[in-house]
Amino acid sequence: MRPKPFPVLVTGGAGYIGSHAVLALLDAGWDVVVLDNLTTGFRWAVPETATFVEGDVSDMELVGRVLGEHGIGAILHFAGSIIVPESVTDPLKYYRNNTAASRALIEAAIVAGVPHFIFSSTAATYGIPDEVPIREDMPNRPINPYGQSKLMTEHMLRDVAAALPMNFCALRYFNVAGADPAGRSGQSTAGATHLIKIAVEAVTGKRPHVGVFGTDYATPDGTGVRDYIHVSDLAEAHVAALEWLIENPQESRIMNCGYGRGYSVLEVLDTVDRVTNNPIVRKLETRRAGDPDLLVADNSLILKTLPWRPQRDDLGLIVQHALAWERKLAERAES
Ligand SMILES: NC(=O)c1ccc[n+]([C@@H]2O[C@H](COP(=O)([O-])OP(=O)(O)OC[C@H]3O[C@@H](n4cnc5c(N)ncnc54)[C@H](O)[C@@H]3O)[C@@H](O)[C@H]2O)c1
Ligand SMILES: O=c1ccn([C@@H]2O[C@H](COP(=O)(O)OP(=O)(O)O[C@H]3O[C@H](CO)[C@H](O)[C@H](O)[C@H]3O)[C@@H](O)[C@H]2O)c(=O)[nH]1
Repeated sequence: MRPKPFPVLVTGGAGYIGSHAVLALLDAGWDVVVLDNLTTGFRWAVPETATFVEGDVSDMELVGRVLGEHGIGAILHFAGSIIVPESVTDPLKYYRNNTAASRALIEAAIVAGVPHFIFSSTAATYGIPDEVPIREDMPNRPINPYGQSKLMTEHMLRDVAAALPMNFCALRYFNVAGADPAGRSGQSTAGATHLIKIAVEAVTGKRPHVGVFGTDYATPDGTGVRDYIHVSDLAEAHVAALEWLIENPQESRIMNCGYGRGYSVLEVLDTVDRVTNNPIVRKLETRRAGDPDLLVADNSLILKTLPWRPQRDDLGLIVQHALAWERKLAERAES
């Protein structure tokens, strides 16, 4: 393993995706400092080999101190609020914790002279696309404050990178699912809203059934279609993006992260049933507000830009790993 030029700061590293990124970075030999305020994350999700700082990304004094004391050379910014319906009812929370907090973090990074920044963006920046698969140059028309709050951060990064010595990658995640194949981390969030997490909770008996939100979408079986990406593949994409930013200091990129293939809600539930050989109870329900019919990534830009190649492009494997983690959580809750 080549020696790394500097330690990196991972904000939100005690959360679902951030904790997998921390594992991928440590596995690749990076020194990692995690900054997390533990609102939805867990202290135990941060490995002992990473440094943990409890605090808020909007606390510029704290962030400045952490960046300076550790000689941080890149920030991977996962911290944020992520619940779309909540962003509709409490938009200011999203503009505060996603947009304003990111602004503070970016300013602290500029003041400290941190040259590289990776941002967790989302397919929600596209809104309802005119066509799929979705390319990065297609229009951004977010239909909720969550997507808007993330798009505004992308715009700040674009403008900062044009004017100041920082380059960035904004990675637009499609639907993230699964868990670390070695069982070191997984999605632990209470009150999860994501389909695969809910389905595996139904398998372990935490929920009596899974609601199918709408059967009249313009998709082959009438249920919503999404592009599910394994969280460990996504984590590895961040490591590759970090190396690319260092090698290409004059360049920045906004890139989709998905496999380029969609599965309907019913196909996901069929896969869960196949993995367990024991059908979960499905309840056909009405549409959830604000859900697009079809979201599938065109991933050609990330495949062209980075040496990254997905290793776990298999819905059955994603479900298996999510389920293994869910069983671990269930055992932990019992003991
Ligand atoms: N989960 C998905 O499917 C998905 C899809 C697209 C984009 N994203 C983005 O990925 C990132 C991580 O999402 P996740 O699913 O891991 O969510 P998560 O809630 O598990 O993780 C977020 C982490 O950030 C921390 N945090 C929140 N606000 C903070 C603040 N102001 N200061 C410090 N720490 C703070 C939380 O405690 C938590 O550990 C988010 O930015 C989210 O918008 C997630
Ligand atoms: O209990 C459920 C939960 C979800 N769904 C359906 O399953 C699909 C996937 O829904 P998720 O809630 O798992 O994910 P979303 O596509 O709504 O959103 C996710 O991906 C987005 C980007 O595509 C954003 O980044 C967002 O943060 C993240 O939650 C949708 O058709 C939804 O209607 C159900 O039928 N039942």
